[in-house]
Amino acid sequence: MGFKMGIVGLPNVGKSTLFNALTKTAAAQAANFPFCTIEPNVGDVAVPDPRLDKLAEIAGSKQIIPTRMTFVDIAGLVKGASKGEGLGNQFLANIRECDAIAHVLRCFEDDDITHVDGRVDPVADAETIEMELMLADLESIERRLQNIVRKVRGGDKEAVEQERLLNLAKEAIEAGKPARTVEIADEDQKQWKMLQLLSTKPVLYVCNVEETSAGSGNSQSARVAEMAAAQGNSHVVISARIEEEISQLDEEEQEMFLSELGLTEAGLDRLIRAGYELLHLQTYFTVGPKEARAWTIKEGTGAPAAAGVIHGDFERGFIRAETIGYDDYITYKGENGAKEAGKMRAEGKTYIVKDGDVLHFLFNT
Ligand SMILES: Nc1ncnc2c1ncn2[C@@H]1O[C@H](COP(=O)(O)OP(=O)(O)OP(=O)(O)O)[C@@H](O)[C@H]1O
Ligand SMILES: [Mg+2]
Repeated sequence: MGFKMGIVGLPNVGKSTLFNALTKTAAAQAANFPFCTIEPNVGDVAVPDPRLDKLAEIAGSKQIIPTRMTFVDIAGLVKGASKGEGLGNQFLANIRECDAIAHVLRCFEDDDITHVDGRVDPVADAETIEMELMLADLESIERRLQNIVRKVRGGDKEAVEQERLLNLAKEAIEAGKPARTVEIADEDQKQWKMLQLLSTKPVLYVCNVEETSAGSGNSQSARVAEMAAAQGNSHVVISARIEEEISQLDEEEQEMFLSELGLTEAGLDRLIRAGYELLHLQTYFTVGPKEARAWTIKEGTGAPAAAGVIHGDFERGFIRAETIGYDDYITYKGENGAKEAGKMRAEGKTYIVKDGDVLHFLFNT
């Protein structure tokens, strides 16, 4: 299914540096030069999960295969993008294809690195970007309302419903609030998502601080934290430049480097996990002597659909899922132990998979 986070922000704030670090490649050009990224760069990133290593150790799995998430390095957005300024519309289209937004905010002071507005103010920057997304939405809402006028008049049920939702988004935006603040009833969620409005995408603020503030953050990131909390959004503090350096070290060196900085974990791991939470994703595992593997599903996914992530046949021919909860697997030291303790359950089609479940699917084709 592939979940995608778009890395969004003003030009020259450190998006490509972060993307490079994330994908551990130097594929995306990072340079002190606004608009150095023109094509979006897409990279797959392993989702760090210490549980997977523990499972593999117990089962003696030869291979460990983490689940993955996609990041897209999107070119810098400027004021007026919604009117086609900068590389306007193209960026907006790139954002539209993403499931969520990692909004990079410049929180570092460095006179050698140009800020498009000539000052460091992450809260104002966040507003600038959000405003562009909202203006782009407003334009697309107006256009769509026009397109369905006739159908609405003719009493077309779907069009009437769409008009209602579009108007809800419009009202919020005109009141200066992003469309994600609108409360939508469960039964309308699907249609609402299909509107693909940019300001409905869940957002995570990434405070890009100077190297010396990587551990504790700085006064600018503190302002962002306050703003994020007031909005009900989350934030992470990261020094993209440090992360890029760390990503080039081997594992042992990484640990040393992190502890010197007073960090227990690479900022990227925190970022990836925050993204995972933002998207309401969870993990189940398949574990055997050959491999221990993590799979991503949305919270609330039923067993057959979860099986379908591995292969469509698993879903179509689903019979049942032999299920061991993660804690049971650890406590009883693996499948046999869990089985003997009566902790292996046979779950059917209506079972909703839980985070950390160790599953074995039975199916016929
Ligand atoms: N935490 C940081 N501290 C200091 N300098 C940084 C930090 N993060 C990034 N930089 C520097 O900022 C400059 C711009 O970075 P980068 O190219 O990643 O920006 P960008 O947001 O991708 O820009 P564009 O929108 O033009 O693609 C680079 O010189 C990079 O080394
Ligand atoms: Mg870039």
